[in-house]
Amino acid sequence: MSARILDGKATAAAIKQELSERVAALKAAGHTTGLGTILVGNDPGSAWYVGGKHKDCAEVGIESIRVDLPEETTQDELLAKVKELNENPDCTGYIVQLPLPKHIDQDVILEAMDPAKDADGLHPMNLGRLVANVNRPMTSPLPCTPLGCVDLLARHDIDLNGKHVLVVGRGVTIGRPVGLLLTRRNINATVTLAHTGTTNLDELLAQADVVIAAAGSAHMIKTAKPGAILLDVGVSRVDGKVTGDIDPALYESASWVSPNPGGVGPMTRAMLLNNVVEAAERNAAK
Ligand SMILES: Nc1nc2c(c(=O)[nH]1)N[C@@H](CN(C=O)c1ccc(C(=O)N[C@@H](CCC(=O)O)C(=O)O)cc1)CN2
Repeated sequence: MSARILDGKATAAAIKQELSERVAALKAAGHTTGLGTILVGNDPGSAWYVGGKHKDCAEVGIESIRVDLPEETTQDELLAKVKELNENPDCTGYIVQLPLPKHIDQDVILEAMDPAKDADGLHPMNLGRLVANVNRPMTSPLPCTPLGCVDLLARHDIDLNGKHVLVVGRGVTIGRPVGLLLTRRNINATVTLAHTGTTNLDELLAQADVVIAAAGSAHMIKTAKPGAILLDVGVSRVDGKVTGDIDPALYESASWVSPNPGGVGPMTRAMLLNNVVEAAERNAAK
């Protein structure tokens, strides 16, 4: 048996097509949609991701505002830029590219953002809303990679109701929020959150129907239940190449696989655009 591929690239392209129609409708009604990005420092990976976000905006008709700052930018200088975007009416939503240089406290920066403009869904108020709201449709932005995982599965008609999902990784962008999303009543999965301190990982992997690997440790997942659905969202660079958390040898016995690269990454980009368009639609409805 060989797994079917959850094709993030093709799915993201379809989502972008849908979003361009919504952006055009907003424009026709006199509303601009604009994404801002703040990049601090010279990390080539981060610069590539930010470049991709602006390319995506151009494709779907979203205006974009790019703020690139040097590595030695102080926390106060960065806070001033955050304030500028909070107050800029052309900016519907924005992101601060992570990770930030070590001398800057990420939590302080995320908290200073206007929650209504938080296109990444990482402001503590938006994460708190995800914690608090189990039943109703969400009306605040959700973190892009978790949303990308859920949407990728839904668009391949994979029902998670009653499934046991093992999340490996406890980071704020993926591991922690994805479990909250998956246990909402409309999805109804049962979630176990494992991490690098978990001592019985192979035992948990042997039981899981779905594995979402987001630990950022190259090929650390070496076993899975036959027929499992595997989503690889971990990113490491080995010899300069993007490498996921899941050993590709497992693809043979899985039912569905979202590889890395080519799986959830393009969905993360599409969900960012989705968050900006939803924010613009909320503004237009006011
Ligand atoms: N503010 C944020 N910072 C970071 C986030 C985030 O969601 N918000 N996530 C990651 C980086 N990221 C987006 O910012 C991101 C990562 C990967 C991809 C992607 O499309 N990956 C490709 C492979 C790319 C490659 O070859 O390097 C794929 O999976 O096919 C998009 C966005 C950390 N920072």
